[in-house]
Amino acid sequence: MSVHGAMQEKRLSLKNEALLKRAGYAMAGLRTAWRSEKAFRQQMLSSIAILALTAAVGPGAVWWALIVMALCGAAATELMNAGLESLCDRVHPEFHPMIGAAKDLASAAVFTMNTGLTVVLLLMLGSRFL
Ligand SMILES: Nc1ncnc2c1ncn2[C@@H]1O[C@H](COP(=O)(O)OP(=O)(O)OP(=O)(O)O)[C@@H](O)[C@H]1O
Repeated sequence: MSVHGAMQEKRLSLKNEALLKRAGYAMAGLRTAWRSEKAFRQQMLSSIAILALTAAVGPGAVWWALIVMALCGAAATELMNAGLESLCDRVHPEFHPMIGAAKDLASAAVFTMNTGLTVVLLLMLGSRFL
């Protein structure tokens, strides 16, 4: 193998290693959220219920894609909200209006994503039954 080829192979293996490491951090984040965040556990349980409802309704692939994207978006926003809350509580545990505003903004992001999810769900049900 040429030097160039060997270098490329090494770069690829380092990249894969980094990918595995990042996946490991992500799994650790999911475990932390499941253990310490009631809202995340509720989100996961309601996601399972929504997936079961979608399977029962049996919509087309596009509806499935919309539902799965909305569920992932809602879960991801909940995770970001939990991360921001724990950062705020660690860095600035005392009361401060800007900490309050930061937490309120993160809560608003969760609310917005959940509203989008509800709309997609209602439209999917409406398209099937109305
Ligand atoms: N340090 C603070 N300074 C100012 N306002 C705060 C502070 N901590 C919390 N708040 C206010 O209280 C609200 C709720 O904050 P809290 O940290 O209890 O979040 P939560 O959504 O109830 O999450 P959890 O139940 O996971 O702790 C915030 O959105 C904010 O308005």
